[in-house]
Amino acid sequence: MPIEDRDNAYLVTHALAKDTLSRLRDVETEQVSFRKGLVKLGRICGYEIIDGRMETEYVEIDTPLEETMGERVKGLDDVVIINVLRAATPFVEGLLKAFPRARQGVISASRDEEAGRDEDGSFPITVDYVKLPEITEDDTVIVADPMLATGSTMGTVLEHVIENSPEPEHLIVLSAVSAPEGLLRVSEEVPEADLLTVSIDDRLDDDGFIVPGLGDAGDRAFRTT
Ligand SMILES: O=P(O)(O)OC[C@H]1O[C@H](OP(=O)(O)OP(=O)(O)O)[C@H](O)[C@@H]1O
Ligand SMILES: O=c1cc[nH]c(=O)[nH]1
Ligand SMILES: [Mg+2]
Repeated sequence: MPIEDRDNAYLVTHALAKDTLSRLRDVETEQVSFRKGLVKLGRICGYEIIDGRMETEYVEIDTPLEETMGERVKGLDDVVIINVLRAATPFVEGLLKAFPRARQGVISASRDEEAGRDEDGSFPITVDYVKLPEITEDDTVIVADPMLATGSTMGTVLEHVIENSPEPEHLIVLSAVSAPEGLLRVSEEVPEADLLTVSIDDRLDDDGFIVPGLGDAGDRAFRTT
């Protein structure tokens, strides 16, 4: 479903996505359930991407009984999934259930929270590791990070993705929870990307956390503080 005023931002509206996110938000959801919930949400979002953005084609099939026509999804071999360490790891595990043959990239990018936010509301981002597969014009590239808060991390990650590759067929930024500020920042900085999210929350607090949000996704999934 397109989001008002943003022609490149869309909501994942599957009821199971909303159900799963509600469980993730609950402060009583402990580490194992939280991690499994992120895996489940990644899988559902993957199916939604296939349903909404990928074409199918008719192919001849021999069943054990006779010849018939069947429908196959096109482009499943031309998918690249980029894991933004660290909170995206379980989310990507779920996405891989929908796209088992995806080529994968990893970018370690994190907010320097001690430095605080700049005047424009962004955080300085530290990038420690970048390993991306070759990206081609035929690819559907999904950059996954469950949390899109100020958009500083995603903006930096997308610079790395775009830097050395041709424009792919689809460039999708996938998040579970987004703040309006982050969506706005990324949609302005990278208008060629489609932003897909399960929820747009109310606001950011002074520390740059999404409210109501779900807290620190990385800490909850990895049981760190
Ligand atoms: O939109 P932003 O304001 O940049 O915030 C979002 C980022 O913050 C979190 O990562 P964090 O830096 O906490 O690293 P972690 O995943 O290792 O916990 C989250 O996983 C996003 O990557
Ligand atoms: O609310 C937020 C913001 C950034 N990162 C998180 O994990 N949660
Ligand atoms: Mg974190």
